[in-house]
Amino acid sequence: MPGPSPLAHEATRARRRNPHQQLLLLHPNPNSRPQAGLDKQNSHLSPRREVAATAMISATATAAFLAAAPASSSSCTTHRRRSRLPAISASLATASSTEEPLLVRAARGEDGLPRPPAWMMRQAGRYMAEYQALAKRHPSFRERSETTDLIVEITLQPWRAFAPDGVILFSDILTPLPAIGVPFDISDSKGPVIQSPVRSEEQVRELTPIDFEKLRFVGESLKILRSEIDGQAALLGFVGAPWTIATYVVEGGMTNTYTNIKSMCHTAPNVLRGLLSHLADAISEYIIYQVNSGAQCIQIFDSWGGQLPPHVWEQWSKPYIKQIVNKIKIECPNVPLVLYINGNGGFLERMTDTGVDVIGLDWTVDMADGRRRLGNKISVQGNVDPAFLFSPLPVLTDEIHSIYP
Ligand SMILES: Cc1c2[nH]c(c1CCC(=O)O)Cc1[nH]c(c(CCC(=O)O)c1C)Cc1[nH]c(c(CCC(=O)O)c1C)Cc1[nH]c(c(C)c1CCC(=O)O)C2
Repeated sequence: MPGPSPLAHEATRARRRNPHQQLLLLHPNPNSRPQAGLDKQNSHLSPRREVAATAMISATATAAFLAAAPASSSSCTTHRRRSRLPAISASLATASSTEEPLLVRAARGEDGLPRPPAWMMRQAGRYMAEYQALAKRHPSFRERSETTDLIVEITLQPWRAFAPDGVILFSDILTPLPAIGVPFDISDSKGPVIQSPVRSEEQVRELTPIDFEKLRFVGESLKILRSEIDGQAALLGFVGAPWTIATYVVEGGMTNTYTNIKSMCHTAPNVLRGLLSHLADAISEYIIYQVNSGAQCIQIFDSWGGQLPPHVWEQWSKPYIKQIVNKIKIECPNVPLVLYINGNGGFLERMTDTGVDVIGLDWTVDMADGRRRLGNKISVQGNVDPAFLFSPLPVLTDEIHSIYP
């Protein structure tokens, strides 16, 4: 069981490799920027949000645990089906009610929004004193992320403290693995550990269809959260992309080199294809399950897609992301999908025809360059360097305004 200091050690280690506690600003299509003439402050980020962004470093707001209540979730099957629409379209704007959260509307590329919505990646967790106190009482990350009451409480902590426009489920991209027959653990020193890495045809054959009985805490938490948030923000679900999940499943945990999985592309391509297809099917079902439980927007993390040369990503990651997106656009056409790759500067143009609604930019890409390269038919999200959260508030404010001039 991880104790607080090993957890902090792991956190530091993970952050060093993967500094993703990032302020994210979901920017609607430039055509839907706030109209000129709006107060400059309000037109970009409300003062409250600027405070929130900085206050996260030392936030100590208290979170009360919330009781379960029935949720009004929108299920995939009850959505009106329609083909994929371009980011800006009259019919889409009409279909999208003003009662829907700002973030969902921005993600769909809706026109005429009052300001860009703001949320933070890795929004819940270690930087919050109240999370640390809870982690002392429940030192296992698996327990914290697989117990409905704890998931709900942790998810709501940053929302209560900062009122971001998005509330992301406290979970992990590896959480669904046991539900497809891949047990895992989170070790203090080694991060995620998969005891029996999947590298053979036989092991791929033994994978099971996703069993939602083993993921009931996810569905229950989303239902409660949707009800608690009550339309005041967007409830975000997330999944790992098949390639990124496969890096853990094949390597057995964290890696700096990706040696086993990268060599499998050439030494055992059929085994890897089988694994990625199985993951793509399971992840598609998992997204639908999250949406049916109340998630209003889904982020797909292909965090380690950027470890591949772009043309190899085209072969080993993108087709499986496309398979997921195609399925979701049929089953849940109203739910916007966000795609994020860590270090995606070399990938932007290649990401657009995955069919997602929003591309997440990290801080290594200039926002204006990113927009130019992506064109106007897709929304962008990003990209304040999390290091600014340790700067004085005016510096952070200036940085935000320089990204959203
Ligand atoms: C350390 C780690 C875990 N799981 C993973 C790691 C990184 C290992 C590596 O570098 O290879 C794998 C992982 N988990 C997640 C991603 C995608 C996001 C990213 O690129 O950072 C990745 C790559 C989603 C997530 N994983 C987590 C979130 C947080 C949800 C939120 O934003 O509130 C997300 C989106 C939470 C998580 N998940 C885990 C911990 C310890 C925590 C944090 C809890 C804490 O803060 O103490 C286990």
